[in-house]
Amino acid sequence: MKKHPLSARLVLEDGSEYTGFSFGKARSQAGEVVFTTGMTGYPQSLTDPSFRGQILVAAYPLQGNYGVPLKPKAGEIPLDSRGIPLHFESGRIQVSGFVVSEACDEPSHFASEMALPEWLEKNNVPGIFGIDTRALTQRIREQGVMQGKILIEGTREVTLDSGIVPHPVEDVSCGGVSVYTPEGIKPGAAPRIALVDCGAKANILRCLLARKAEVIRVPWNHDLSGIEYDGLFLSNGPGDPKACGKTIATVRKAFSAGKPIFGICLGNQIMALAAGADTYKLPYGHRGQNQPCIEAGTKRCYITSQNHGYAVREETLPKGWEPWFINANDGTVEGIRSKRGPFSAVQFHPEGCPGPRDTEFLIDRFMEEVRGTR
Ligand SMILES: NC(=O)CC[C@H](N)C(=O)O
Repeated sequence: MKKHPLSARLVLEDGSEYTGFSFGKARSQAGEVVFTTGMTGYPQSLTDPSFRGQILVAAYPLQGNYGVPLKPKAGEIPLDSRGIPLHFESGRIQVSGFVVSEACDEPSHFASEMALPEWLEKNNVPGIFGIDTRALTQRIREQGVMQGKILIEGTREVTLDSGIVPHPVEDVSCGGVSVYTPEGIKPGAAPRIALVDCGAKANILRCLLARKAEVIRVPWNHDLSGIEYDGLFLSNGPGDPKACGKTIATVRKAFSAGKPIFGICLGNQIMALAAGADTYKLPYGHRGQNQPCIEAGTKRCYITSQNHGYAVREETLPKGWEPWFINANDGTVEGIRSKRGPFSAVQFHPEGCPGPRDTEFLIDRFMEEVRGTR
């Protein structure tokens, strides 16, 4: 860490303050303060578009110890030949700020090209270290998530509400339609998956392409009537699902087309809203890589990767729908499925990144469904 870091404060909406030091960009910034319990995975978490507008607190004390893998062009997120980010979940750091106990600036890992503080600085993202993030996590668990601000000594003050992003999905969704064709498959031979991008993590694309699907990626508010597809995939994304009225209307229409639909996280909430159920904001959300979910009917428990602040209200699921997974910690709905059509979704992340990929088989299952109904 720099020899003489600037002092910094994290100020929360409830008036509480935590004092630490600046790392990354020395710039004051506000946002919704949320915590993750993940011990690793900061390159993927910080670039997850679902964190747009949020200041992320790492409950686990040490961050940055394995550096940042930015080959081949250090500083910028490398892309593969199709333009999909390598090692990261989008082309930029998405969080508004990063709150840690200790930020390692001498990483040790064969793939590390840059230290975490330098990466944040180059991307204009402020961090604060020296915070008791476990005490802070307990406070958020008691008070619920709050707006907060990182204030860095000697920089311009910001107000708490300056961190609110009016429509975060609009911010992170793709700008237009693009088609990704799997390697070694003749055009037209692969099943076509329309991916509604509300802020899709890159690993969703990688997972679909690895299963030899052709992916037509469309913006969150795109009208699907001009697109021929065999299966519809609803991505993750930031903010309140009720702000995605256009996507909800698209999905409602797609139910009557009868093609398989699968959703992840925001996609699960959007599917529920399209079915007529309700969603609500959880007091402090689920963020981390160790969330246990029990599958209805099997009693099998999976350890899942999660990052969400909203959930589907179980009792509002209409006739013909049922909860598919339940969170073993707090009993909230972690997935839904239709009894009448090939429509299902999960609140957790089967694509991991970061985290366990024990449930990646759900993407295989969806592709089997698509191939079976083609
Ligand atoms: N990862 C996600 O898709 C998050 C969904 C939604 N924005 C939530 O916080 O619940």
